[in-house]
Order: sequence, then structure tokens, then C-alpha cells
Amino acid sequence: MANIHTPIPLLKLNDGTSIPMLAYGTGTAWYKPPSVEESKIDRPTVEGVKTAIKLGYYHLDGAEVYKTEPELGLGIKESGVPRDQLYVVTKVNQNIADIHSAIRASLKKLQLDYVDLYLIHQPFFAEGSEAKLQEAWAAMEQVKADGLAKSIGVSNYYQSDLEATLATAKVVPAINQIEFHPYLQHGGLLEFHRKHGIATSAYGPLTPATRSKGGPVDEYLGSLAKKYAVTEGEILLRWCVDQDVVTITTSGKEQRLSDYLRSMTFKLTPTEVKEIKDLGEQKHFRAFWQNKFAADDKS
Ligand SMILES: NC(=O)c1ccc[n+]([C@@H]2O[C@H](COP(=O)([O-])OP(=O)(O)OC[C@H]3O[C@@H](n4cnc5c(N)ncnc54)[C@H](O)[C@@H]3O)[C@@H](O)[C@H]2O)c1
Ligand SMILES: OCCc1c[nH]c2ccccc12
Repeated sequence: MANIHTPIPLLKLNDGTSIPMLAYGTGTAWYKPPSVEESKIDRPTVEGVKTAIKLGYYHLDGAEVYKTEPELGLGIKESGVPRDQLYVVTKVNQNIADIHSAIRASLKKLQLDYVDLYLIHQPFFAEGSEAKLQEAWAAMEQVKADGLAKSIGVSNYYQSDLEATLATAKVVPAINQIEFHPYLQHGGLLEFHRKHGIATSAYGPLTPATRSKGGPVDEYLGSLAKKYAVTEGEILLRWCVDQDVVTITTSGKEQRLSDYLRSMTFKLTPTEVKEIKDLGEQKHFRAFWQNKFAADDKS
């Protein structure tokens, strides 16, 4: 069996477990559109997972809605890396009304006995009902109690969704996975997370250098990329890690995935972190779930 060699550090979660601070995602570039059968294995997705693991990524982010859990499971199996050296995440979306069945279906597709982290993918299912958020969270707590997930958390939650959840929670969510980059910093949400011991993870971290290029951070990112001899993307990944934010990226290109790992080998100064923060606040851009968050919402 192959052993994993990796520069990716761990972050301690509120339940005593640790999470790798850089993840490889199987959504966005990989997810199967509605026209494609979930059971039809997409080999490039499997190979992408194997490449990531080979390079040293051991935190793998999946979701029911991506329809790529079968590929993620196969990639893990074919990698030859022992299960206990990998950190596997999946999320419930479509089957939120029956979380008990949803986790079992996901585990079957992943060919695993447990996931390291199980997330509620979004709070919009509750349509503002606190009772629905609380009921779903109680089902997540049961998943953890049953040993099917080592940690449980949420994704795309607002402060108000977290407050409703915390009001009846026995287990505090370990993490909130949100779109996070200099153009979407969510006001006081990260401070709220810290206050309650909830970790933050960032999807879409490269957005200012990819989907929303042409903005106030461009020039400064360029100068830091020169200083540290890396790409602008790596500065953006590092910007998350230097704020104790777990960061999730992806690519089908091995070279890019390999380059991203360099972001684990240097550190921005506190002044540089703050400068990116301040410049980023001059622009607002949200890449995901635009039809769910209110159009004028900047958090
Ligand atoms: N919880 C959620 O609602 C949610 C939403 C979106 C994504 N995610 C997760 O996060 C993962 C990563 O998300 P992401 O893809 O937005 O991350 P990201 O911002 O890191 O973007 C990665 C994408 O940018 C491309 N890219 C990298 N460098 C580039 C360059 N120089 N020029 C042009 N394109 C470049 C990559 O090829 C890849 O497709 C997903 O796969 C998924 O697992 C979760
Ligand atoms: O991770 C969530 C990104 C996302 C939002 N809506 C979707 C629909 C299908 C697949 C992925 C998504």
C-alpha cells in the first residue's frame, strides 16, 4: 500500500479531530449535468482523484449533488492509499428530508464505511423555517452517533441559520463551508464562527484570479506572486490558510494541482493578509448559488 507524502497541514476542529487545510474538489469542473446518468463512470474524474492523491492531496471534497461519489470512491480505491490516511467529505442536498438514507446511499456509492465529514449542503431547503433547520441538524447528530461520519457540519449557512441550528444543537457544527475569497468576505460571519468554535472552509478561493479577474486585488496579487515566485492563485489559497480557513480547489491539470501545493510552503505576512482583505472589500462578487442568496446580499 502506498503511503501519502504531503506538505498540507492540519487544522484542529471543535470535536477533537483534525482536517487537512487544502482539499481537492470533485464538484465544479467535474460534476455530472442532469442529462448524464450517475451510474455511468466518468474515467477522467476517477483519474483526477488519483492524480490529486498521488500529488499529496488527502482531503477530498464530494457531494450527493455532484453525482461524482462513484468516481470519488473508485479513485480512492484505485489509489491504493489506505482509507485511514484520507479525509473524505460528502454533503446531503437532494435527500435532505431523509438524512438517514442519504448518508447510507452516499457511503455505498463511495464504497466506504464512514466519511470524515458530512455536511448539509445548503440551508435553502428550510425556506426560513428554524424548525426544519433544527430537525435536519438532529438527524446529522444521529449520523455522527451512528459512526457514519466522524464530524458533521454545514455549508452555505448564514449567521441566522447557524443561530437557529445552535439553539437546539447537542453537537456544535464543526465547520461551515462557504464561498470565500477577497470579493466575498461575509462581514462578521467568520468572527461569529470563531466565537462558537466553528471552523471555516472556502470554496471558490481562486475566484479573483479566474471567474472575476479585473479588480482591485489584481495588481497587489501580481506583486506578491513575484515576491514569493508563485502564481496569483497560490497567493489566494495562502490568504485563506493564513486566516485559518481550510481551502478547497480543483483542476484537471496535474501541473496546476502540483503548483497549488507550493502555497503550503510559504506564509504571507499579517500586513499582506490585511492588504488583500482591504483591497478585496472594494468589490463584491458571488460565483455560486446566486439564485438562492438575495440579489443585494453581500454576506
Ligand atoms: N459547498 C458548496 O456549495 C460548493 C460550491 C462550489 C464548489 N464547492 C467545492 O469546492 C471545490 C472547488 O471549487 P472551485 O472549482 O470553485 O475552486 P477554485 O476557485 O479553486 O477554482 C478552480 C477552478 O479554477 C480553474 N483555474 C485555476 N487556475 C486557473 C487559471 N489560471 N485560469 C483559468 N482557470 C483556472 C481550475 O481549472 C478549476 O476549474 C469544488 O470542486 C467543490 O468540491 C462547494
Ligand atoms: O457545491 C455546490 C455547487 C452547486 C450549486 N448548484 C449545483 C448544482 C449541481 C452541481 C453543483 C452545484
